[in-house]
Amino acid sequence: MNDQTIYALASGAGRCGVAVVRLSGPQAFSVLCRLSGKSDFKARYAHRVQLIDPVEGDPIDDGLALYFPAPHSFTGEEVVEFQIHGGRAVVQALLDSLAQMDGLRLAEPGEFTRRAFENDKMDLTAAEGLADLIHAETRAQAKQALRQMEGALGTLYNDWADRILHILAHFEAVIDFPDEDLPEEVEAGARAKVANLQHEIEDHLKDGHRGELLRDGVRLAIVGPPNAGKSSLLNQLAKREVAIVSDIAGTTRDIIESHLDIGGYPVVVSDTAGLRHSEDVIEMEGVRRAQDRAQSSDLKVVMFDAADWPNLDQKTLDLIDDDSLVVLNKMDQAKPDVADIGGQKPIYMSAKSKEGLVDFFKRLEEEVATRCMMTGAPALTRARHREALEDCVEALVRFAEIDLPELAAEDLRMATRALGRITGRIDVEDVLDVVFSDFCIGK
Ligand SMILES: Nc1nc2c(c(=O)[nH]1)N(C=O)[C@@H](CNc1ccc(C(=O)N[C@@H](CCC(=O)O)C(=O)O)cc1)CN2
Ligand SMILES: Nc1nc2c(ncn2[C@@H]2O[C@H](COP(=O)(O)OP(=O)(O)OP(=O)(O)O)[C@@H](O)[C@H]2O)c(=O)[nH]1
Ligand SMILES: [Mg+2]
Repeated sequence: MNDQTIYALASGAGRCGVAVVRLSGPQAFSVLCRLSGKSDFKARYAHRVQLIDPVEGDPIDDGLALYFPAPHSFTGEEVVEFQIHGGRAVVQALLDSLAQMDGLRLAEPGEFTRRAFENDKMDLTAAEGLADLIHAETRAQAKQALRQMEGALGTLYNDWADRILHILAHFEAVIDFPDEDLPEEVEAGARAKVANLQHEIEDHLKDGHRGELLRDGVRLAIVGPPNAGKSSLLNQLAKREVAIVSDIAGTTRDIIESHLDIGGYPVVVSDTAGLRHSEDVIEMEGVRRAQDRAQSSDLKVVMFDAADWPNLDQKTLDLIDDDSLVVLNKMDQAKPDVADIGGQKPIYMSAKSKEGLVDFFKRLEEEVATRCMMTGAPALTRARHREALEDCVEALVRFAEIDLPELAAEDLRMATRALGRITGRIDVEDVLDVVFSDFCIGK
């Protein structure tokens, strides 16, 4: 157990109604007694306390305090929480008093959660779920994160690891007792179980990156020739004037990003420079970036001015694929009857008169939802998990190709170790810093 006591403002920075300052470590309780002048605290109850700086004798605040004795706390250590008035000076006074005390120090980002992990209060996937919950910006993101924090992924991966360990036990027996003739069908059964497991993991990996898309946001690019109305659409989506709109072709040059909540799903939309050849090197750089962004996006709105039909820009037509919504804009001025553009049925709209916009939003929401829909099974949420699961599958594939029990057993051990890396059971020192570094202070 850690001998240092850490503290931090657990609520957000800046003036607020009530702020929470949290301490964790062996001295937490004695600090509570010193600041409040009391020592009779009932575990996990809110107590009204007059907090006084023990050195200066200055009053800090009339607040509430909670004491969580180890090991029944968030971190598993002695934990004390102060709920105080959220004025900057009040919070600062308490933090200053704490800073004065020997053996106390400010917590590093994620340190409370790291201690919870080290004291077996949660596994790594739960800690990551907690971090995601704090960063979640949409409802669906928050739900996925909460589910992960509550152990949905950890349970899945631990069960897989346990199943491999059981099969491994069989091979260890073969190795340890080579003279015993273990029945053939036992080995065949064990191998069938591994094959099943391998398929389950492969199915979990083949999820179209649903969980990752929901966690990181679906990347949407708006592309098309100059003046098609791309920036006008961005402004409609963002419900504010994010981008400059003008009737001068080549208005947008850099990529303009905006974060949207579309039906509870996170979308990062990029407005891009109109695709055309230009003598202007800066505009050409913008066009290059636009094309890059189109390539790296999960979804595209490929937009044309309806009046340009049937002479549509070839550069833009070339970008149309299965991840594209093809839009004929400015339907208030022209509405040609077109069944198919690049294999897609066009959507008519006007980013100016707003005609057709509701239907377009509906289509967009459907496309976003199918890409990151939460189904019954919990989805993979991070590249870190994906890599480890791929290592696990690799080991299981090698296992299937090998007869020698010693080598087969080693492959099974590698497979469990790969799963253990995800949950933090084994072999994790190097991943800990990565996992905990994107927390905020006080968590
Ligand atoms: N004031 C406050 N609100 C908070 C937290 C907190 O730490 N403090 N949380 C922090 O993120 C979340 C709640 N999560 C918590 C998780 C575990 C324990 C805890 O004391 N666990 C003990 C006892 C379990 C029990 O009896 O229910 C344990 O695990 O042993 C507390 C809060 C959100 N709200
Ligand atoms: N009539 C009509 N005009 C529109 C519509 N959408 C956009 N416009 C106008 O078309 C012009 C170009 O719009 P923008 O949104 O700047 O076009 P863009 O595609 O971003 O153009 P670039 O940034 O140059 O690539 C502006 O004058 C808009 O007001 C529409 O649906 N109907
Ligand atoms: Mg523009």
